[in-house]
Amino acid sequence: MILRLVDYKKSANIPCLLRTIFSVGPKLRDTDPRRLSLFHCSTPGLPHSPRRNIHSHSGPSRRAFSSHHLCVARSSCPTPLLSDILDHQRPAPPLRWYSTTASSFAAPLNTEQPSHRRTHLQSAKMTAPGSFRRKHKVAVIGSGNWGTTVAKLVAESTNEHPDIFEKDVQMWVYEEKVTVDGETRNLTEVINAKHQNTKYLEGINLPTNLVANPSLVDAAKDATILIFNLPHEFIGNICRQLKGNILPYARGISCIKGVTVTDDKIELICEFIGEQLDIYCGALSGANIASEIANENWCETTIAYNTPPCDRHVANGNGHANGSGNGTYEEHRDSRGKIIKTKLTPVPQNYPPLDHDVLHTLFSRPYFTVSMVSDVVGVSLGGALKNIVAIACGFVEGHGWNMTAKTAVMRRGMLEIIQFAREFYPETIEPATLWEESAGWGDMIVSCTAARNWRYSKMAVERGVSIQEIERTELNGQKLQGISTSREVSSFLRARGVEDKYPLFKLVDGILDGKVNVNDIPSLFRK
Ligand SMILES: NC(=O)c1ccc[n+]([C@@H]2O[C@H](COP(=O)([O-])OP(=O)(O)OC[C@H]3O[C@@H](n4cnc5c(N)ncnc54)[C@H](O)[C@@H]3O)[C@@H](O)[C@H]2O)c1
Ligand SMILES: O=P(O)(O)OC[C@H](O)CO
Repeated sequence: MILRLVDYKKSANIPCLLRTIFSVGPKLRDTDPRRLSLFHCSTPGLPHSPRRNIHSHSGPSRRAFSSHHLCVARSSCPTPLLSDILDHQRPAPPLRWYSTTASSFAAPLNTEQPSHRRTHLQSAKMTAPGSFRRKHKVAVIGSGNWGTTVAKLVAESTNEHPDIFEKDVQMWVYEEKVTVDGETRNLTEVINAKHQNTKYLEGINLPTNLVANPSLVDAAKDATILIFNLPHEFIGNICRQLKGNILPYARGISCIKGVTVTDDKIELICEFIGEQLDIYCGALSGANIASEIANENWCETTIAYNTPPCDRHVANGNGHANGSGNGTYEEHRDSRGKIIKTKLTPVPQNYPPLDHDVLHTLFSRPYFTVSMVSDVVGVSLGGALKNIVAIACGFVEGHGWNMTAKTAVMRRGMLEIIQFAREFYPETIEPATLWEESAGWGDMIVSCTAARNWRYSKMAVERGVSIQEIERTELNGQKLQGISTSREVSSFLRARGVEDKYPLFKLVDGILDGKVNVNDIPSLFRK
């Protein structure tokens, strides 16, 4: 018998709880104390409390354990957290979950699909990370303003968690010449010598374990966690170069805000990456302005990650079981609810399980609060489509209207984002993500009041030039994702004959084309 105890908050009452457990139920007396693991789950927004294994507990006599597992969650464990644990550690029969209500273990917990939104904290695991033989190697693909910022924060984390991650983080840099102190040099050499990305994140000191690499294939080599962070228009080319050159069991996180439109088909960037590289890839998005986070000003973000069934370790890290734990392979489903074409290669069991817990640890910093969810559509579309709305807000403000006009545009924009998600991803979209998460309204607000797409479209109207012209002359190589996203989304909607259902998106495209005028914006709101 393997007993898994999920405890909410570090409790002084643990010995008492254990006594209770061991005194109740004949099954529990079979528990081998060596197999007993205790997991603490922390409250939302707070750092994780440490996990502890209670191998030394002097419990009942040792017996050979069977393949049965018994999981116990304390009654004090709040429902969303419990839902999350249940969802991400779905027990394979005959594994059962029990709740330690005041007096008994009588009632197994409901293991049906939990509520849609899992503001995740931590999934229960059987073994402390230090007991795995391998460590995750992290590579960041992209080194612009946000790419370098995310590389900085994950390199800080890998440095702090040597039990889970290899210390060095590779950052692929699109090589270019930069002039520093009157000398022209390769950007990678400058980053590695000065530990600053002088072109895209000037003035920010980077950790010394962050290594800039001009070779894409070399940077990604042996990485188990690939973080994609570059303007979305380049991702197709990047995937072509990486295909066949990464670990088959690598997993990805896309920090890219955009969508891929090919042959009138729309794809979430993370799913496009997954499909191209035959891996699973989740998405990170939020109200995140790179320069603020690089300066360690606090903010929050959202990561959507559906741990593939084949990665759900239920064993002890010694290679005894993986996935369902019974050797069968469970298919992974995409954001349209379909079984993915690729047969995923499971992350080997000698690595710490690559799940919400590990990703939360990797991306969390004291100045960067991470909320884990499973709604990949909400997170991806929120991040991509708000850029169109941000451009509209820049136009509005550049025209001389103010905050109240921008608020009207934001509200309209959010309605179109939700409508878009419902129309094209009805199977899995959870509109609550857009209302509740940083990747939804949070990102909308910051993008329409402080970010580049808003700032430079406003400047374009004020100067009477095109936004493309401003991008060329003012951004020093940085890219505005809203222009291409507007184009791609509009062509997709046109091809399906539904562009009139999205009047704001249509209008922004028309303004970018020079066919309509900013003055036409209020007409959208007239009934
Ligand atoms: N900057 C932010 O505050 C921020 C915040 C959140 C999300 N994002 C998103 O992050 C993604 C990356 O943006 P960023 O701000 O890091 O980039 P950026 O706009 O600062 O920089 C552009 C990057 O593109 C690279 N590049 C240029 N030509 C290339 C080519 N042919 N192939 C590959 N790369 C090339 C440049 O080297 C540079 O690294 C975008 O989708 C953006 O929407 C940005
Ligand atoms: O500067 P932008 O317009 O690319 O936006 C940055 C982020 O997406 C804001 O959350």
